[in-house]
Amino acid sequence: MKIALLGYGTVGRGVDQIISERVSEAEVTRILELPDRLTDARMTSDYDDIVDDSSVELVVECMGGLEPAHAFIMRALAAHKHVVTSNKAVVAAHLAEFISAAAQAGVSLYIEAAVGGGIPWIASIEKVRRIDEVTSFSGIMNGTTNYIVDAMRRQGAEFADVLARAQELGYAERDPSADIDGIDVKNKTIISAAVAFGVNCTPDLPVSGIRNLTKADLDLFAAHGRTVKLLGRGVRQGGRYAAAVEPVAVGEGTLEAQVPSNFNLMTLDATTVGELKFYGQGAGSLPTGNAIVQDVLDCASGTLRPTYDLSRALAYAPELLRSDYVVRTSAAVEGAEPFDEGALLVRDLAAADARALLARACETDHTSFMAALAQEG
Ligand SMILES: NC(=O)C1=CN([C@@H]2O[C@H](COP(=O)(O)OP(=O)(O)OC[C@H]3O[C@@H](n4cnc5c(N)ncnc54)[C@H](OP(=O)(O)O)[C@@H]3O)[C@@H](O)[C@H]2O)C=CC1
Ligand SMILES: N[C@@H](CC=O)C(=O)O
Repeated sequence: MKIALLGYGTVGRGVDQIISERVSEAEVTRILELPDRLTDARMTSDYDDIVDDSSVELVVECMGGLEPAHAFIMRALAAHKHVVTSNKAVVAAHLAEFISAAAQAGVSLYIEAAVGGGIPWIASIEKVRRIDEVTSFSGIMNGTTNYIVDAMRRQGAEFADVLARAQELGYAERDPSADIDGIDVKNKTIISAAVAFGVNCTPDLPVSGIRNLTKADLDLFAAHGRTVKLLGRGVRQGGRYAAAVEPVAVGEGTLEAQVPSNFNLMTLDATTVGELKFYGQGAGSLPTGNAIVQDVLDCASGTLRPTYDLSRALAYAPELLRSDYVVRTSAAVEGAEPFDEGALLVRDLAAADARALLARACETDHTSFMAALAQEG
């Protein structure tokens, strides 16, 4: 199968390397690159050269961003080319539109690499759903923030220094605020909820990140036998669902607390299989390249065609996700009780209400930080 790569950065190079070194079923024959970097005979800066090339059966989009990625994917599908993408921002924003365009053109869309880097998460959810209903999912879905928290906790490193290292290693997004403010996890949570619950997931999730997390916060939680992880979560009950992204203070004894470096750990619960956990590198050139090449091979062999049916009319019910929260702030917080030096406890809040509470606290103290307390046991 002849394929074209759109974008030759961290992920695109990983895909090219894996295919050239390990895969005989596919060949990268075209690469979309910017005009000042046409260093390889396969490269062009004119997308028409790719979309009009009838020998190209599959387009791998790994440029990132919303436009022109969205337009290029739609054109590839309309030209009856299969599409594989690692771009969670464009998938979260346009999944329903892509699914419909792919069905109309009789081709397939593959999005494994958009969530969890090298971890086969999306394909596993699809497989689970052949038999079960997925009732909830939760996970460390961002390699950059896990890398940052892990280094701050284990090596006493400073936030800004570790973020710079995560950028050098190719884990971070072009604008790393997408990582540290939870936007990247929001996109991955929207995609996971869509595939797991069969719903066109709302973009209006409560989202908070780890921008204000300090070493002192980690020490405070460590004194209570916990550490902080940025989690994406989703739950479905009957005809309702909810999803949220927030820092969660997990028990030191949990698997989540032990996840090192750029690794991710995602968990789902389903009707007959029960709890399943998926662990691996959530970011980086070769792990993400691997997930893309797996999609390419599934497409080339014709064995695995994703269905991604988002037709369920579930109601978004944010009150389904409730926790106790710890807030470190100098602002006054209504209904709070003392937790520890400089930190307050607010009991039984819906995630959306907790996000609003944090926004109010930040108006007085812009360094405020809040984490949900994971239930013990
Ligand atoms: N890095 C990772 O670990 C992972 C990344 N992803 C996702 O994969 C996608 C790619 O990420 P990554 O490889 O890290 O990003 P990079 O920035 O390293 O690579 C993207 C490349 O595409 C180029 N590009 C952008 N627009 C165009 C265009 N119009 N025509 C040609 N080339 C273009 C960029 O050039 P320039 O830089 O000069 O603009 C850059 O070289 C993103 O959506 C990201 O979220 C998903 C999982 C993991
Ligand atoms: N920036 C992302 C890249 C992979 O999706 C991350 O750190 O997880």
